[in-house]
Amino acid sequence: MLRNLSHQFKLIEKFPEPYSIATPTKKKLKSFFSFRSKKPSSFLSLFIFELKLSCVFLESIEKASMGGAPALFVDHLENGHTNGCSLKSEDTSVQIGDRSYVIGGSHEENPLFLGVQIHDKITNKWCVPTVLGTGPKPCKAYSAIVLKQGRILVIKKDAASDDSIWFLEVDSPFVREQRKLLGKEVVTWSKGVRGNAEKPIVISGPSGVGKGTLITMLMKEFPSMFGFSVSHTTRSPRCMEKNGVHYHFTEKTVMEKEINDGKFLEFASVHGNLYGTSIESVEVVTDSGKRCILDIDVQGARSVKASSLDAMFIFVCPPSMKELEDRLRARGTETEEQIQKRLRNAEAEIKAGKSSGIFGHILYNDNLEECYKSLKNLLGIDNDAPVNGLEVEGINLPKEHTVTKMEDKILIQETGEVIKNNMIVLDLSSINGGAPGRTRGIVLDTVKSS
Ligand SMILES: Nc1nc2c(ncn2[C@@H]2O[C@H](COP(=O)(O)OP(=O)(O)O)[C@@H](O)[C@H]2O)c(=O)[nH]1
Ligand SMILES: Nc1ncnc2c1ncn2[C@@H]1O[C@H](COP(=O)(O)OP(=O)(O)O)[C@@H](O)[C@H]1O
Repeated sequence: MLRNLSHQFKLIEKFPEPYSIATPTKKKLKSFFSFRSKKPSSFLSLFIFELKLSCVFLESIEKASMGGAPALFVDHLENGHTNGCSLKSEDTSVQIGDRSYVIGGSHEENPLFLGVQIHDKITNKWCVPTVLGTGPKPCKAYSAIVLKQGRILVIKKDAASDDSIWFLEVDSPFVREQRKLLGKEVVTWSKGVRGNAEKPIVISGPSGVGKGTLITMLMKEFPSMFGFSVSHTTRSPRCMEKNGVHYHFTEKTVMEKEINDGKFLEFASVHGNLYGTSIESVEVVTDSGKRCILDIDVQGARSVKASSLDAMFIFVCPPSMKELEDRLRARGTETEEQIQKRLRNAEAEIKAGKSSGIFGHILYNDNLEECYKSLKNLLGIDNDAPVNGLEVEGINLPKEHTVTKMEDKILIQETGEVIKNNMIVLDLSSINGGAPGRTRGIVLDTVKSS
């Protein structure tokens, strides 16, 4: 294998002038390939990959020396297609099918986020899509590269390490589903982070079964591992409940508007009140590197199951209806009328929970300690497990750079007055997740010339 690799390096070195200008490049490629050589790969595909890599990389050096970036610029849109849309020279544009996505400035609907505008070649119309989730803050310059599955990789220049890599989803499954639901043009942002995260956990079960108690125990024992998705609700707070901690207590009209604005991952009418999980609630937890827990009803769980959020679904059953009633009464938080309503709904919920095929796991909460132990087993944690949360790793990029794509690899070459010898390779072949939440699984190699 090593012999084969050294043969390939010779081939790369045989490139004629002007490629020979990039002497540090050869060293970088060598160290990159020798790093890669630890992983098995067929000789032919490796050879083709390396050949393409060297060509594309050298091309990027050429572009860097001309001061250009590989992304298209708005100037490239055909004349006369602006239709009154204000575009600036620093805006970046990428083409997907008949549409150009122009990225730059501030978003019309939310000036805190980077702006996105869409130009449709066929209708010659511009539109400002609704942006779902939390987007990146605007900055001076970007590179944008089209990826598979309706995603655009947006790399911010001169940005903080936890704010440099973003994915603009313009036609991902989540975007398609939200577009259908909201009946308007939507896009969504997902921040790119290194490392993987465990799936979010959806916990459902009838009122009074002990969901809240189990979740509180889990978060108390493993505070750095789990985070609670704080739902919105139109019901009144109970005496011990805090706004923003247990729920975001809200007005019906406000919540309905926010649902129409595409701010919610799911929502449902439960026991006569509106409840919903905002996209932001899930993102706040995943941004902190914790595994997100959603306490939602069966309708909400059904919506999440049908959505693009890949989650683990757990249903909690009471030992009997009598015990459920006793617990609800002992909790003392509901009026008699509300208790009766919750008990009536409980029967249908238990039936749906057991038979709908939504829930992969059913727990019986008879003895609390035993049920808690079973929950921990399901989640793959026992008392000996390490309790550290997952690190949310940002990506440090050079202030000035050029970006080149080659298959699933993004090559970021440091530029500036003195051409530096650092190259960063973002490997996107194992990315997973995406909005809502975060795009994870980015592998990063820094290649330095010796
Ligand atoms: N669909 C959905 N259901 C929720 C959400 N938040 C809470 N619920 C459910 O609403 C129901 C009532 O919750 P709550 O008023 O806190 O009463 P409790 O379950 O008796 O403590 C429960 O089944 C919760 O799981 C949400 O964001 N979406
Ligand atoms: N296994 C159990 N045995 C007895 N009481 C329980 C058990 N689990 C929870 N409880 C109690 O039942 C009541 C309802 O639990 P809670 O967690 O509020 O339910 P939920 O969130 O599902 O509505 C609480 O007073 C709680 O202390």
